[in-house]
Amino acid sequence: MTARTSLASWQALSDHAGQMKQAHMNDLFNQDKQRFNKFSLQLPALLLDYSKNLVTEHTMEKLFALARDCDVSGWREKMFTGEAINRTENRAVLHTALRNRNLDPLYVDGENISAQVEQTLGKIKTFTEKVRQGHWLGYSGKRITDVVNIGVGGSNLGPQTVTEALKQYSDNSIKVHYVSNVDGAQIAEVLRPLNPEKVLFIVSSKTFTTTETMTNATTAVKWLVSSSFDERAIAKHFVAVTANKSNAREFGIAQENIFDIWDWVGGRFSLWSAIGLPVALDLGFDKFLELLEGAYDMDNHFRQAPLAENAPVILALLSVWNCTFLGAQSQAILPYDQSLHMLSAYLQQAEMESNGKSVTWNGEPVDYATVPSIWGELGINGQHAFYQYLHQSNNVVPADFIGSVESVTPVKGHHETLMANFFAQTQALMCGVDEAQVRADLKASGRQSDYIDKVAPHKVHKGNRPTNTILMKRITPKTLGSLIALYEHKIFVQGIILQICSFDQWGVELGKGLANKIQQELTEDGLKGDHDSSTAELISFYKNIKAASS
Ligand SMILES: O=P(O)(O)OC[C@H]1O[C@](O)(CO)[C@@H](O)[C@@H]1O
Repeated sequence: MTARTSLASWQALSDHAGQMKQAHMNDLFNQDKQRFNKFSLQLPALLLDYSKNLVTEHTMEKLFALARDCDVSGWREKMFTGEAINRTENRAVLHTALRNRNLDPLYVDGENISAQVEQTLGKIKTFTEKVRQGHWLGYSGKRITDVVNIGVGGSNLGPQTVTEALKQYSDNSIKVHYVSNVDGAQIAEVLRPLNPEKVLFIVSSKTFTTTETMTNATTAVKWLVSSSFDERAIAKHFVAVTANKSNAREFGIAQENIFDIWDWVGGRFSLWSAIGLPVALDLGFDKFLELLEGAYDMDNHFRQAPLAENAPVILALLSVWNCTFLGAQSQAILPYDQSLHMLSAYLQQAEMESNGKSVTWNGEPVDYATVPSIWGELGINGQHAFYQYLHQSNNVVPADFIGSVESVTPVKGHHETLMANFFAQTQALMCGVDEAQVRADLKASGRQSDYIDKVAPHKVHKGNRPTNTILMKRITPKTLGSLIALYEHKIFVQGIILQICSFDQWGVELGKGLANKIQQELTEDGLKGDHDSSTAELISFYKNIKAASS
């Protein structure tokens, strides 16, 4: 038994889960008219309604007891104050310092990192203004019209998600494009319509060693030089965001065009650093700052609110309840706002790369289910694709519904249709409809009894499917910053409860190492690695076809 499962609060929750599996939320709502008031929170940026979960006040008390037993508040303080809570890499975890707008000094290894952050923000501001005002000129003296961000994972998903979400706030003075895939089709398509004289590339890579990013960056250099016929153009068209300055310099990027990030910023939490440069270029520095301010507001809420009124803590505990104790295996993210169409992809990395692990931070195997798989899609599109499964399959998928009261792009009549569906779906998932009601409805609509007997079982919805509702007034840089930070802190608390080191990602290394070796085999004749028969045959099939067609 691991330390967590031997806690009295854990065992109490296990017993309680057995009882709650027999309960139905319809009954809980009927028994308590105050349920919404008891199980919702209103913050400046958003409303969180978690009443449509299979919980009672007892459940929440037991979950808060677990949070106390796991010392969530103590760990939270360790994170904010820069202790090396990334244990396997012996690093502090300080993405919160990137948006700490009170600018208090914070020391890591004797360095005041608040000062470093401010300095880099100042550099982002100056650079952004220079480019946006047309003072940064390309090799032929023309102003920059397009920015191409080259990066993958955390060096892509954060800024691209925000760029997409805040499109309506852009003055379009600069067009921002993203290249993440090493499939050449993507960079070829992005570059095709662009004029090399007017393009600025950002090579975003904390390590500056990621093969996919380096391959794309090298292709971008060749594309530029095939037009400039002079490698000195690189200095005018490439900037880097990295913690590995020497690699960036070696690549040809001028020292003054390198933006710092630090090892205390995890890739998937790096949006708030210079990794957010494309956002600042697109929207202007002030709006980038508003994004940071929104995240800072959520940081303050997370740090100061008691556990029982703390939105990230509550979301994390509900996830642990739904998955670890009630057995759900996946979790859907369902935004009802077109601007959030990349949110589920972003949260997939944030949560699954952080907590998709099966040993505790002491290296012992965990003997309980950890985090769910995260997936999702814009709500309306999902309704016409996979909601059938959400409503009637045997697998319960807890879902987060995320929407806004006002559309940033209002088109008469649309938003009400959108939000009517939003509210209807969480109601339907919770209430369901039983067979007696189905039969009564069919009878009332004039159906014959043989038809009713045949169809009724297919129309039953058991309901009792948990959802959280997150409702913003509208998407702004500030509310978006708060929303993303809400999930970051939720992920942190989940990791603490589940005893997982949320800030490393060893699980991506094995495949990376093998790919490097296989790449050599694919390009060198006669080179054969030591593989299982399936992999060996697949490689040889690939090479044979390639050889025959060349
Ligand atoms: O910024 P880098 O070093 O290129 O890494 C990109 C991504 O690769 C990973 O290391 C693994 O996929 C992510 O954690 C990271 O966000």
